[in-house]
Amino acid sequence: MTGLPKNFLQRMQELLGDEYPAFLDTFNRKRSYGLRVNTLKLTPEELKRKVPFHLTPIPWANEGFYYKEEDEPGKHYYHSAGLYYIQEPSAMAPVALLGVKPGEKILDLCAAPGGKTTQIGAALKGKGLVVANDINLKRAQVLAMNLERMGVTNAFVTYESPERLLEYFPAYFDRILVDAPCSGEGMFRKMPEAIDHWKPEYILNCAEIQREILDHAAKMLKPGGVMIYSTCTFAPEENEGTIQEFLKKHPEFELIELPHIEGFQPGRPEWVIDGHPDLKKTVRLWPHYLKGEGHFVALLRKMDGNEKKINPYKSQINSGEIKEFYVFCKQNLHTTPEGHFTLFGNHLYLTPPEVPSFAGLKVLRPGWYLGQLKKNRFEPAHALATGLKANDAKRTLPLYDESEIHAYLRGETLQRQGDKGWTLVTVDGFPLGWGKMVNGILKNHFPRSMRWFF
Ligand SMILES: C[S@@+](CC[C@H](N)C(=O)[O-])C[C@H]1O[C@@H](n2cnc3c(N)ncnc32)[C@H](O)[C@@H]1O
Repeated sequence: MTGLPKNFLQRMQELLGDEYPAFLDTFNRKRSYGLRVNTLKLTPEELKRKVPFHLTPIPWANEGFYYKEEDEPGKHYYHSAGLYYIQEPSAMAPVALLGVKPGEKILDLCAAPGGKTTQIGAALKGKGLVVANDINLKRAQVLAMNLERMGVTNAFVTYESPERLLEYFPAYFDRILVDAPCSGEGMFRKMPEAIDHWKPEYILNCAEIQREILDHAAKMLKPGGVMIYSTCTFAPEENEGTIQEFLKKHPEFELIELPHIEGFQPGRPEWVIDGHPDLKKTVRLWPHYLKGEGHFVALLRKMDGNEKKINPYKSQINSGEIKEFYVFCKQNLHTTPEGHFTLFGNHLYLTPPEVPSFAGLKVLRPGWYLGQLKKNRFEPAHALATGLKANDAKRTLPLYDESEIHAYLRGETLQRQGDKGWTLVTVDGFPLGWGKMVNGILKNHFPRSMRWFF
């Protein structure tokens, strides 16, 4: 691989010494590819039986598999059905180490495009709440789309600064993930364009932003709660350095030793000034020790602090206002989603009960997007389709023929006889999206933004 910055290589040589040739050699080797099974839909064993891919387990993620480049899982219709998420193998480590349990309240503070949020969503098994935030609206939109593809129904998506989020969620979360913006050195092999953005000054800028983000995150964690800090860079200033500064400022936190999983290497206290020996409890993922790109992970526990009173969110919506939704459910579903409804204009959402009052917050998705109230009718959202089970719908159209599945994913109408009305299109029992049957034709409602062009 060419074009690696000289000062980057020089610094890595100084830091790594004898290990440097092995590290450097990884840039001449092919990277590994990973996918993570969406356990909201099926088990890893079930996926393995279904797909023709060459899957081998990733040691640190129970639902993660390496695949071969030629498998191209992104071009399989199971990808559109949300059966898996294509994720760089090392990037699966932070959530695997976070220890999410169903029913908990989790914050993913720097969440877009959502690889880790969808992993959290699967671990929550539909119970509890994940607040998925990204400061960048455009990126948060991609995050929302990925959550919808994977059928995560208990996410609350915001595009706020950590400082503003703190006003709404003080000492609130059981677990927090800070997958921080960083100089991205660990991604040089996967995304060579990261090389062009890299400058030595970038490292210190990133470190400053990371410290600010962590300060606010710390205050959003409950006493007794845990927080993962992760980056995809090698720079000590953004890894051990950021954690060292954080611990100095926050004596209420301690580092928890991470498990010594195959290939994981301990953090390097000696790479920062007066590095505390506890920094060895953090983990570095190196491409010359394991099959994955460069990452850093630290697990922190908040030992004490005060609980804060939160104003619960109260839905202001009465059933009369959303009667078209109830009519839709009666006509088309065997189930009626119930709970705290939220209307943004005419867009209807089901807000997880754990969400506090959020007036004034920049919210993109206040929960599960159900659909739009139109004049005298309700139009279901794609997210409603992916969050349902096939047998929740009164009318389904199972597709078996690959060319027909592809035609549906390209947005084409299908010739079909069947009862008039909203129909859940499925493949192998998994919802793909909506169609509307009218006079022998299934009108295609698969979202334009997700359509196939091949
Ligand atoms: C490393 S990426 C996150 C990747 C993501 N966790 C995943 O697994 O798909 C870092 C993200 O942090 C966002 N970001 C940058 N500054 C931020 C801030 N101050 N607060 C919240 N998010 C921020 C960026 O927009 C970027 O999407």
